Parts: sequence; structure tokens; C-alpha cells
Amino acid sequence: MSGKDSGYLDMELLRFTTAGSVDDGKSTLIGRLLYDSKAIFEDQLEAIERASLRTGAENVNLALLTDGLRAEREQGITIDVAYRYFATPKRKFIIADTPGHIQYTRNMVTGASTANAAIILVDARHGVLEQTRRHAYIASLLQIPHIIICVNKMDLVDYSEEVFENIKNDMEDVASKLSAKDVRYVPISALVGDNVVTRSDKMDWYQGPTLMYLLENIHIGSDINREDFRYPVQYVIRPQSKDYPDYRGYAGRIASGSINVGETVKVLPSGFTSKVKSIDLFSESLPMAFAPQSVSITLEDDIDISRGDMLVKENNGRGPNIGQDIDLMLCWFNERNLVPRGKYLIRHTTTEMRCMVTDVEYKMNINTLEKDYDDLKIGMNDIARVHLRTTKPLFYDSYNVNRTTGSIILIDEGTNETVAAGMIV
Ligand SMILES: Nc1nc2c(ncn2[C@@H]2O[C@H](COP(=O)(O)OP(=O)(O)OP(=O)(O)O)[C@@H](O)[C@H]2O)c(=O)[nH]1
Repeated sequence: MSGKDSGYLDMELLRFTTAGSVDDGKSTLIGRLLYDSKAIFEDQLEAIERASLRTGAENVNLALLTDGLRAEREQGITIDVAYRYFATPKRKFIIADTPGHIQYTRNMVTGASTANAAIILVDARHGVLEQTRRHAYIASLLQIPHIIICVNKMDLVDYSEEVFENIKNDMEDVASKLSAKDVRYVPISALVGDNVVTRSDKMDWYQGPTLMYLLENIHIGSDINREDFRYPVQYVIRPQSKDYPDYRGYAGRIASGSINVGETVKVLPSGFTSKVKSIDLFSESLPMAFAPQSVSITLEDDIDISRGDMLVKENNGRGPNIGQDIDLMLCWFNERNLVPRGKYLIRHTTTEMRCMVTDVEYKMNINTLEKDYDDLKIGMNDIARVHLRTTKPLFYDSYNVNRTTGSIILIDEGTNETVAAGMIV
């Protein structure tokens, strides 16, 4: 879209996720961001003000806003991550809002895998908890570029600089052991509104930016790998329709890189090569396409290609790894422990196959952030380095060069539950 009307659509988009323990104030914070940036609708606002008055609250209860929206979405179905959209004149935002109950690892992994920033809330009265460390660790594992530690409920600790500094020191200790690049600290009160959107006049000792200023101004680097073309085939469009008797296309979403008409591609696993005849998007033909577009590609030669195959560029520097033995960091989020040498279903891009967890190398001790080689029992919320063997070759990259082709999930075939997410090392 172009022209004057496209201003909103062209605005930069920041995706962020919020994490914290139960009652750290996530709902209140999101409500405060929406309320103070005037991003909520008038009718919702009046309803909240009325409801808050009824309960005799002094401040508008902003958690009612988020919780209300959450409840709406949760009717009938269990949704773990609710996505919320809002905009300021500077940027558009998508918040992946994940409830802080016990399955927090799973929620955070689901909500955060595409995030540019993670807000981790710490209750000023409680300081850094095991869960805070785990959230920070997961954020760094997922390579979320920016981490913002909000020390919340500063109003309950007399806006004390010392409390804030102590928490900041504890967290800096944690951050130094992680590969987190950009970690910021903001003392806030979500309830009162200090340093969320407007600057607090009760914390003169804090000279840094407000949370909203950070969200509006941090640099959004693209997560998408623009170099290596990876096209996992999702569907084969067969030449059978009356209108397009000759059309044989391969539909899918470009996971990374770009492709031009006329370029030579190689099909994995067969290894056959051909030239791109056309790239189609609905009824339009494109000269080129790039990640994360969903398109349909036709080739000049008739090659046997099926779902789960991958098109890559013939001369594109690094090709994907092809193999059945995979090393990964696994976040486990099921009540039932990982079964050593157990068989699971692995899902990777558009393929699914069986695999066996052949080895657990170590488990992360979240309190010390050290590797534990002795206790290798992997249960709910554990993070471990494991080794898998798949029944067929996988075409993969490491997570740090390609988030899409570098991540997998494991499914328990018996219960059909997603039991873990993994980042390929
Ligand atoms: N005094 C004070 N109370 C706060 C602040 N932020 C949140 N609260 C209160 O803390 C309680 C929990 O806040 P919520 O926003 O519901 O917490 P949450 O993290 O969203 O909880 P879950 O969504 O259930 O995980 C509520 O009673 C809030 O009013 C704050 O900055 N100061």
C-alpha cells in the first residue's frame, strides 16, 4: 500500500512480551500503558472507571481492563497468550500477554519467540526471584534483543533509590552470565503511573527514560535472516483445476532470504535443481519475494516435490545443515517428565516426524546459572541441553542464524500435547 493513507500501516512495529510472577502487576502495567497513551476506547474506559468506583478503589483499577479482555478471550477455550495491539503517534505495538501461572515457561516461549523486547517485572518488595532469573534466561535463549527490567510497586517501598539499586545490582549479576546484549532498568509504579508513560516526580534520583520512551525508541533490528533463502514447502498445488490446467505450484512461507524469478533453486532432500518460473501471490505475479511473505512458486522443470521438502538457493553461500542428529536447548513445559530415550513427535517448519531424545547433557541450574551434569531429570519449566535423533533427515540451521529453521517443538504422541520447545545449537 502506498500514498497518504498508509501512514498507520507503514509505522514501525514493536513486538514485546511481558513476564513476571503472579501479581507482579503485568495486567496493571499493560492497562496503564494503554490508558496513559490514550490507546483504549472511550467506552472501555468508562466501564473501567465505573467498575473501579464500585469497588471503592482510589486509583482506576487498570487490571480490570487487561483481565476483562483476557476473560473475553478465554471464554470456552484456553488461550495461553493473548495478543493486544495499540499505537502511539510514533509506533505500533503488539503485546504478547502471558498469564503468570505455573506454565510460565511455555507461555513465555510461545509469546516471546518473535518479540523485539521483553519486559520483565520485578516486585520492588520481593526483589529478584527464581522466576525472574528464569524469565531473563529464556529471553536470552530466545535472543530477544532488548530486555527491560521494570521494578514495579515503587510506591510501596517509599520510592527508595536503595531498593531499586539493590535489585538492579542483583539483576546485573544475572545478566552478566547471559548473552543478553541490551538490558535496561526502570523504576515504576504501574498502579500510580510513575515512569510508565509520564515521568515520576517522586524519583528525582532516576534520570533515565520512562518505559514508554524506551518502547518508542529502542532500535528494532530485524529478526529475519535476509541472506539465506529457505522455503519449506507447505502445499503442492496440483495441475487439476479447470481454470489452470497447467499450474503446478509450491505454496509456503519464505522462512528467510529472498528469491527472484529466473534464479536456480535446489530441492531438498532430492538435490534436483531447477529455475524459478514464477512467483505468485493470489492472482498477481511477482518478480521477487522475500521473508516472511507467503507465496506460491512454480519451477521450469517437473520435479517430484512434496510437503516438508525445502527449496534453497543453489549458490547462496551457506546451505542448511542436513542431518538426523540434532543438539538443542530444550525448554520443557509438561507435568510429565521427559522420558530418557523416549519417542516424541518433532515438528520443524512444515515437517513432522518421530524422534528419540538420545541424551541429556546437562540441565541449567537457574539459581546459579550453572550447568548441572548430575541431576538430569527434566520436568516442568526445566531448561536442558539435549541430543535428538530423528527418523528422517532434517534441513535445519542453528537458532542464532535463523529463528524459523532453527526451532522445533516436541509433541507427546499419546496425549497430543506440546511438551517442549527447542532452539537448535
Ligand atoms: N501499590 C501498587 N500495587 C500495584 C502496582 N501494580 C500492581 N499492583 C497491584 O498488584 C496486584 C496484582 O496486579 P495485577 O496487575 O493483577 O498482576 P498480574 O501480574 O497481572 O497478575 P496475573 O495476571 O494474575 O499474573 C493488584 O492488586 C494491583 O492493583 C503498583 O505499582 N503499586
